[in-house]
Amino acid sequence: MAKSASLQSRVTRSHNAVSWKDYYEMTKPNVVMLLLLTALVGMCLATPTWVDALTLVTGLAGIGMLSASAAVINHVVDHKIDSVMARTFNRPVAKGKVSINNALWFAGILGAVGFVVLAVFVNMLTAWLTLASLVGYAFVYTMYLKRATPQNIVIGGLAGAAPPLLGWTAVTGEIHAHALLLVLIIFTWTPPHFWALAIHREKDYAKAKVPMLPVTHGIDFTKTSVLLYTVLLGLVCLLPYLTGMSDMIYLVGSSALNLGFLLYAIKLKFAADDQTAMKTFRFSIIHLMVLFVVLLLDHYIPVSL
Ligand code: HEM
Ligand SMILES: CC(C)=CCC/C(C)=C/CC/C(C)=C/COP(=O)(O)OP(=O)(O)O
Repeated sequence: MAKSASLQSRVTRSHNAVSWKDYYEMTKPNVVMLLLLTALVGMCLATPTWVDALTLVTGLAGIGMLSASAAVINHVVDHKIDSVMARTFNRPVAKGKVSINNALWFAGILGAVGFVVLAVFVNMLTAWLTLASLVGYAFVYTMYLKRATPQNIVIGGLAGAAPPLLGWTAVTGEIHAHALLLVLIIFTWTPPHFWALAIHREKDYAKAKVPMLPVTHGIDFTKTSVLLYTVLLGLVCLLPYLTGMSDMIYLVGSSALNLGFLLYAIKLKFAADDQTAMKTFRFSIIHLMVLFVVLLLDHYIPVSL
């Protein structure tokens, strides 16, 4: 009896034991990787020459650490909401595997080191703008907007859209209209990216009482919003070509990607099955990733008509 109780307690302990993987998970590594790709493209497009290696490495490290810190704070602030939703109940803070205190220490260290790296090796403009993005996501969006309005992700999306600008300022020390165009692309991409997922997870959000668009305005209205934002995204994505910032490789690549996104959005609105919303969400990630790779190819391979 005693033996089985001790075995049981060992099993429970090993089940609850915290590991580095929990800390890694709290940083939302896949999201941060894509954010860093967009920051890298911002760096490369800022200069006709190669980006200085020290700026590249320390810039990406600093932006990555502050983004990761913002993600960890999001896990802390949202731990009650997360514990109610099927998609997130297993997260380290929601599950109680990582204490709020330890998560805050982790976020604080990541944030402080990231800020100092940017301030010392990059420039103060980039350090402050990146810190502002952290505040925008971790505090303005997560603490306030997420709980306050179905436009939460539209406004909050500005923080996640900032990295190309952060990459640009890391290299030049200045805010340039071309960098703001890249921000505008991600800003317009965010609503169809997120609302496609929110349609699939509407019941989760309703259960957690989070006023996401499908909960407050219904799934049909959200599908229309996805479609309209996808059309808007197609138009916004023409701007880099029309302003002379990018050339033919970009025009062809981005048009193909936006056509793909539009087809998903049309199917979602008019002929959806159970899987369409999640497929649209997954496509949105591929779309943004390939779009930024295409911007990079276009920058380094001169092809004009
Ligand atoms: C306010 C803005 C945004 C919201 C509300 C949002 C929402 C979400 C949500 C809820 C997920 C979770 C899916 C899951 O756990 O299965 C997700 C996944 C993801 N998001 Fe976003 N997102 C936003 C902005 C961004 C931005 C700016 C990027 C990158 C540039 C991005 C990249 C990704 C990636 C790569 C994933 C997949 C993560 C994985 O598979 O682990 N998101 N997004
Ligand atoms: C410094 C800087 C660039 C900061 C931006 C950081 C960042 C991680 C932005 C990504 C946005 C995102 C994943 C939102 C989802 O949050 P959610 O709470 O709605 O989703 P969840 O339910 O999956 O947590």
